[in-house]
Amino acid sequence: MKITKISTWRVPPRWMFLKIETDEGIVGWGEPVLEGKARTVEAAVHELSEYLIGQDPARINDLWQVMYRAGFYRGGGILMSAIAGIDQALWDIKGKALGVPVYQLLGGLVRDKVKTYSWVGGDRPADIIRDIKERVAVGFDTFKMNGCEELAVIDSSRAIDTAVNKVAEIREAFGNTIEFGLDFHGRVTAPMAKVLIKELEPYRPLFIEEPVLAEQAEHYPRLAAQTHIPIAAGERMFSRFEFKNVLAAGGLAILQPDLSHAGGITECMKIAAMAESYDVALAPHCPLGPIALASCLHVDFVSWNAFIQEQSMGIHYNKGGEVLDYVLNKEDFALESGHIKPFTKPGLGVELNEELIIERSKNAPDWRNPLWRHADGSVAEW
Ligand SMILES: O=C(O)C(=O)C[C@@H](O)[C@H](O)CO
Ligand SMILES: [Mg+2]
Repeated sequence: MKITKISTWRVPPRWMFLKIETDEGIVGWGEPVLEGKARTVEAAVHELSEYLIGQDPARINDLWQVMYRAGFYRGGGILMSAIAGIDQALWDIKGKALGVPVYQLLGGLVRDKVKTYSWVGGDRPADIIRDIKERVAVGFDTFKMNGCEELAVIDSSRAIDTAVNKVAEIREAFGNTIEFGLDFHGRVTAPMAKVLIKELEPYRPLFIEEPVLAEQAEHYPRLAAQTHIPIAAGERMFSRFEFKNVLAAGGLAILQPDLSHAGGITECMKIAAMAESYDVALAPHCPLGPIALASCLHVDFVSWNAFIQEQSMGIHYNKGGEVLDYVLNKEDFALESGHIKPFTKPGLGVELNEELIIERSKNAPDWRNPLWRHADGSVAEW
């Protein structure tokens, strides 16, 4: 089999789909995207395509190594997102060629269903109680929300209380009938993370995500030493070579690699195994579309240490497009009490509405995250 064509379409709300065609008529789909940088990733995909056209798509490992190593410069969000989407499509082709779901090619199921969580509250945590009640009504019992709005390098006890009081309200309203992760979203500096985590301890969040920015990873062990709350991170780490450092340093209880940012299924399977060797849990990051989610789920279905999956149905980023808009086999993504069952179709298991993708790509927005500024005018981490 040979790769004959690689196409990309940027589509609402902020995603990109990739299609790899072959000379045997089998087609693979992937979702290479870095939120806010779709055009840059698209350029990277087509640079990589210069080599890929004419190659045998079955040789996923060699193609991955060529894409990663042969360009001299490597790693980072753009290149690893481009490789991720291509890798997803190559696994899709392999599964379709052999007539089995991708997880069968990865050693088969380690669980019968995957638990997911739902985002609530938006960029600035608001209406959280209402959002949680709505999603409890459809079977979710685990949620994630932003842990705070923007925080200054050193902020006031009032700012800390504002963040903590929202969490106190949730526990007041729901007790421990629900669990929730708090995403600090990189908005908190190391000194303020120490203060905020201390004040949150009594409310026992399921995890605290990105308590500091990935470039401040040396603080993870220090923060973990002061709290019993599991620390999670990974959406802004892009290869096993980054994850090895944080695993060796300790401090992270949960790794959250993004299947569309960290090199795809091939790379994230390695990251999952590394995490397990350190007794660290896996919870892949996925605020994106259906191919990204399906790729996460195939890794979750075969990774013993995978404990929960992010999915973006109803997420505040999905203005103009929802996870299943482009999916024909919507029923395969059915959530039963927040859980997803294994796909049965060959490949990634996502049947896409190509006509709609092409149509929607004609007016794809160039999504950008907002630019936040502190009261003094300085840039704030969003
Ligand atoms: O889902 C998460 O955990 C996030 O932190 C969302 C963030 O990754 C945005 O997608 C960036 O645009
Ligand atoms: Mg996050």
